[in-house]
Amino acid sequence: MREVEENQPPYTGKICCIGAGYVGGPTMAMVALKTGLTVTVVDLNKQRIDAWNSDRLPIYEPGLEEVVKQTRGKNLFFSTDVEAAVRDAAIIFVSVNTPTKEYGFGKGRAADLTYWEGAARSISKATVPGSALFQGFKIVVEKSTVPVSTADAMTCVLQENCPAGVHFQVLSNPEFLAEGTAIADLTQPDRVLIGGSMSKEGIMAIEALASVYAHWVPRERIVKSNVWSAELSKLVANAFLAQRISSVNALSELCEATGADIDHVASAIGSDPGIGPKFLKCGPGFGGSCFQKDILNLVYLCQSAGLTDVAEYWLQVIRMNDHQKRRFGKLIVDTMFNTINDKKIAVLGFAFKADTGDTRESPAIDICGTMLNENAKVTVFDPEVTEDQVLQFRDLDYRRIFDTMCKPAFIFDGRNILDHDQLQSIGFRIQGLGKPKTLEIVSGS
Ligand SMILES: NC(=O)c1ccc[n+]([C@@H]2O[C@H](COP(=O)([O-])OP(=O)(O)OC[C@H]3O[C@@H](n4cnc5c(N)ncnc54)[C@H](O)[C@@H]3O)[C@@H](O)[C@H]2O)c1
Ligand SMILES: O=c1ccn([C@@H]2O[C@H](COP(=O)(O)OP(=O)(O)O[C@H]3O[C@H](CO)[C@@H](O)[C@H](O)[C@H]3O)[C@@H](O)[C@H]2O)c(=O)[nH]1
Repeated sequence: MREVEENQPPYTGKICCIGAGYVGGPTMAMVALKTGLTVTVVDLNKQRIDAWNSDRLPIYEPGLEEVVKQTRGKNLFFSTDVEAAVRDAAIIFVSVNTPTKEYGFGKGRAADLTYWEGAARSISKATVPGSALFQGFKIVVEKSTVPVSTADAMTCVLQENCPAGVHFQVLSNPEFLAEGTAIADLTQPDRVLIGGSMSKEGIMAIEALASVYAHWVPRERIVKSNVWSAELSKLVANAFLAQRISSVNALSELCEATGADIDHVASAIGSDPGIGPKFLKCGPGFGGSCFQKDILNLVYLCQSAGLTDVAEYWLQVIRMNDHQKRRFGKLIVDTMFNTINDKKIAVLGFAFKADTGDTRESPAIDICGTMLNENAKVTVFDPEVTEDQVLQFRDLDYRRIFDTMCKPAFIFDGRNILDHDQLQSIGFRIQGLGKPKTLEIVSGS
């Protein structure tokens, strides 16, 4: 590897990315900005491509608009012409969606690889004699989160459908950005993981991709491994993060039962360097398009390998998350005297987390569902997409809100972000998660 590392010139050709979503769009905008290479992002969804080419981008991410404005039309292009972009690029990222399968074998657990295979077949179709190559082969980069050994399957589809003499190297380069902080995460990634074959060609491909990232990522943060380790690491990273949230959420219920305060407990344990402070914020359950899907994928992999106990262990992370979403809904009903029938309830925030307009798997969906089932009148507000609309719920005029509300006036702070003492002094009954119960405070005072 060292020899190739030292002697191979950096990659200077064009780059294509299939899939212009939450990952493909921001990631490629950053590659274009930092490398100056020509990058084309393609998608079958014309509406999405039109939006990328407009003043109103299809996704909201702080800082994204600035990066796109600096590069679009210069060396960053968005197009529906998949074939042309694939033909002209020797490095092709695949960043299509890999949702949980909703039919057949593995229904509800396995990853649905329909879109991924569609992308592989588009690449084969567009790879005609004369297509751009690097050192005699095309490099296909798995950006999507996929089950272990998907790269092998992709190599098979590509190799068996291409003109004789054309070769492919498939790399796994999972993306670790989080929504809402994508631009910051891409600017200074904790690590860039590249997995590939350990053959000479595989190592050359790994080095070519590493040379793209090396334009702005320190070399020591570019981590290389075999392809299966890279694929598995992505699933495991998400499973670990989600496991911490389920652990803290489980303890929030114990705090409510014992009078302890979950924020104090999280802060105390997070000071231990072996634990660390991140991903210890209790809440109404984790949401987003990744955590649940990727853990289910991991569970399915374990089950397929006959590892029932290992599968059960990870499944519990999701069970606890479902429990937290359910119990927050029940807490609301119980606290408001066991009925919310016909009561007007305002929900502040509907996206799965702050600074994003993405509502995929948002816990707000389940919680609003519970309230609607109980016949409450639910009004939802979310600042969503544009930056100038982003409002901090902390700074609302709560005194004015209190004056207009029917009494007793309740607030359920699923994120523990409000100043509970101040709101109580206004007269609110406020219930956070992992905090002493409001009704107990009232009866005890
Ligand atoms: N969203 C995140 O924060 C995040 C972070 C890390 C990894 N991931 C992973 O990255 C992948 C993409 O996630 P996303 O959130 O960007 O998905 P997304 O749904 O926002 O975007 C995927 C895009 O791919 C397009 N597409 C599907 N099949 C295609 C084909 N054959 N040809 C051309 N375009 C095609 C779709 O039209 C869609 O616009 C997933 O595997 C996901 O697990 C997501
Ligand atoms: O302490 C915490 C941290 C997060 N959350 C919730 O967990 C969910 C996921 O949050 P976050 O991880 O910040 O956002 P994602 O965009 O889903 O990012 C995750 O999923 C991505 C897709 O795979 C990975 O790339 C990222 O590393 C991983 O953090 C959200 O509902 C958060 O509110 C908590 O409840 N408590």
